[in-house]
Amino acid sequence: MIPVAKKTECVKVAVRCRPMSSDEIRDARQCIVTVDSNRGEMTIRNPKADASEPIKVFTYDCTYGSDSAQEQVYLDTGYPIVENVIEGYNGTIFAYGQTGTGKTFTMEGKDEPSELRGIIPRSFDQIFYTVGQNPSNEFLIRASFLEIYNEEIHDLLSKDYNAKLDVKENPDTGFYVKDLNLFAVKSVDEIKEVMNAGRLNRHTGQTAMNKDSSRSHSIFSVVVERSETGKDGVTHYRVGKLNLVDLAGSERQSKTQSSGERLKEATNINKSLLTLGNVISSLVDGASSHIPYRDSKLTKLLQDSLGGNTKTLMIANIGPADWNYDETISTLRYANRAKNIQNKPKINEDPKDALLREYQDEIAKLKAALELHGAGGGGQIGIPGMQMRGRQEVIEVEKHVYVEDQEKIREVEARLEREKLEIEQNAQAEIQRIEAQKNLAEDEKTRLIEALKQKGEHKRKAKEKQQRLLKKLKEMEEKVCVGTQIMEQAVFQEQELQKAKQEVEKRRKQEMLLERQLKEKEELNFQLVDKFNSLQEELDTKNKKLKKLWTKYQSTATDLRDMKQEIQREKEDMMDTIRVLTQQLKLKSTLIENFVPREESEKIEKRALWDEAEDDWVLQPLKASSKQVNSKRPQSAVGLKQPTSEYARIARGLGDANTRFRHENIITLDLDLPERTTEDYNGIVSDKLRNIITSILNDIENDASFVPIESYSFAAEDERRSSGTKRPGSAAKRPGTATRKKEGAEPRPPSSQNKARKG
Ligand SMILES: Nc1ncnc2c1ncn2[C@@H]1O[C@H](COP(=O)(O)OP(=O)(O)OP(=O)(O)O)[C@@H](O)[C@H]1O
Repeated sequence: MIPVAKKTECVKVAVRCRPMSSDEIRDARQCIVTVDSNRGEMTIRNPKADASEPIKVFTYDCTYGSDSAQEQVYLDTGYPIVENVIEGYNGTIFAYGQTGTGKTFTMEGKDEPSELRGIIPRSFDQIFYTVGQNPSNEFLIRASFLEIYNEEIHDLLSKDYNAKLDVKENPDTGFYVKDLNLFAVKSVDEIKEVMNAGRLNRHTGQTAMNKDSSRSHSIFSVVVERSETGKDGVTHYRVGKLNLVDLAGSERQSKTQSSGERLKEATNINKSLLTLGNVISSLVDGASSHIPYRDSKLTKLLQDSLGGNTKTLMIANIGPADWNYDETISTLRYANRAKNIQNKPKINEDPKDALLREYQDEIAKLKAALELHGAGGGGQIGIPGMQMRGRQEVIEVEKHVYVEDQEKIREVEARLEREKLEIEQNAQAEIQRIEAQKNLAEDEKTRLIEALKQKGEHKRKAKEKQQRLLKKLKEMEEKVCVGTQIMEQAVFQEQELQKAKQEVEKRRKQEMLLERQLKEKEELNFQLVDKFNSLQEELDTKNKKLKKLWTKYQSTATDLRDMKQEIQREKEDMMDTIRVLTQQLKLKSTLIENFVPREESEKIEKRALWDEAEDDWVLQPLKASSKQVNSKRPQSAVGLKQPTSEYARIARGLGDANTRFRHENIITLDLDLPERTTEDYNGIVSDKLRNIITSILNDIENDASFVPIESYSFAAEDERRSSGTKRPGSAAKRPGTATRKKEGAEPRPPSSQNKARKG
């Protein structure tokens, strides 16, 4: 029976101080942090305070100084969590701290030399080592890698890693990232490849504090599914999830000298870390029932790790130099608060959605299909040692035959290929034999050959189907790990060594605990002895106590002052953030006010609705108004362009030219033709042409439909030509055009035309 923990446990907190950087050494910075790893203490001195101010001491589960080894850090922090994850617990390790203090160094470390490898690669060794140690179990191990950059989630393992992923909520399992890739891995090398591929996609950039600063929060997750058959013969499944979180650095905008894109990143980083701080404070206060997980994507994804069903470890990274005092003390307080978060971890046993179970079912189905197909398709090709019985039995048999399965699959593959070839050769030989038979009629031969070909085709298809099933079976089995497959001697020895080291470490911790208990007992003894001493001694003791209380009072007073200063700094940072956001808002507002019509932006505002789940504004679909749907164009009056009243029609019939009786809004005006631009003809005109023109002009004069023109005589023209004066020429209007009316328009007296023009 697997034990299920029901009790609560606190988030474990480790603090690590990095060595002085080369810049800090060059600038002759003071070291203000001292570490006592045996006692789990961190001591910090305020470089600006006077000598009377007591130094501050913080106690954590583990503390590490500048000379701490990566291996030691892993044995204390990562090892127990990974052990629990393989047992079916959820586990989270997250690194928090000011930018440039060693979060990435602690989580990922350096590839070379191998002693510098961080928690993430060391956890891979441990996971696959444990798989190797349990040959009777089956495991399915999958990995994912994401980053939260500027409040957007990106899958670092996706081909399209620029795509933004959504956080969704499942009522049973909490928040999760939709469409995140999870890769099945079978060895340390494979999972390393996955990590390195994702690392290349991470957002990093240079700031004044760190030349290779992580500008995003990253979460590398490993899901370990494990199946084990109990003594009762029933297979049990356990699923543990390990989250390895490298947070972006907390930073003050003034110190990092960030601007532009860096400033925007910093604003988003600070916003999500502030929300993380608020979540921690709310969990620790216990006063408020509302925990603001929803305020950022980071806290949504860490919900289960903070106050949920997870074994969590926080590593707070700090720097030792005096110029970082404010940030260091802030991190130490942050870590101190996190110590009090209560989680309720429990083993995830037999979850409904265990993928390993689905894989095993699929494998069993494929084997059964192969068995069935092998019997029907000519020849026994099933996997030996496996028969179809109940589901549990099938899986049990699989476990025994698994290792040989891969070899047997290869054997069967080769056999299938051979048989396919034989079928083709036999069919060919048979065809030749039939063709050679002289006593058979030609059509009988054709019939026999056709039947033979069909039979051969049928057999070939059956073999191909078997090959396909085998291929799929091979693929499925390749995803499931069984211990003996990956047991490598070198890894084994290293892990054995680590186990021994961990034993030593455990003993060291026990010694520490005993030392603490001894100290407490000594204090108690001291108090007891005190009781029986003389009055003078009692006075001395009281004096001592008073002194202690006085020191405590002083320390509390400085704490209070520090906290006030810290709140003030946070306020200033928030003001900085508000300033940046206000600037962005102003820019957007200016753009909208000047380039988007007011009624359009109002319409969009009315349709906009805040979607809690999407964490974004959404536009509601447009509703068609009833007015729009029902409105109809009025029918035109028959024969007219628009309806006309009876009265107007009569008035117009009686010749009333008033514009209000017109059925269309077109004013009748004289044609305003362009002025003449051609040159007058000054050459000699023949008598014949002159006669023709004169007769046309006479015709026009006699036509009643034309208004009489001003007199035009060739005689006058001749006279003008002979005197050498120029005709008014281009300014003169062409005969007749001035009074020509628009075709179809009613004739009107000039006075009414003028009125219309004015109207
Ligand atoms: N314990 C340590 N021992 C030796 N070098 C360290 C240690 N911690 C950090 N460093 C060095 O300090 C530098 C900054 O470390 P790192 O990039 O890990 O910081 P970070 O906290 O992840 O920064 P950011 O938040 O900007 O990403 C690196 O060059 C790293 O090698």
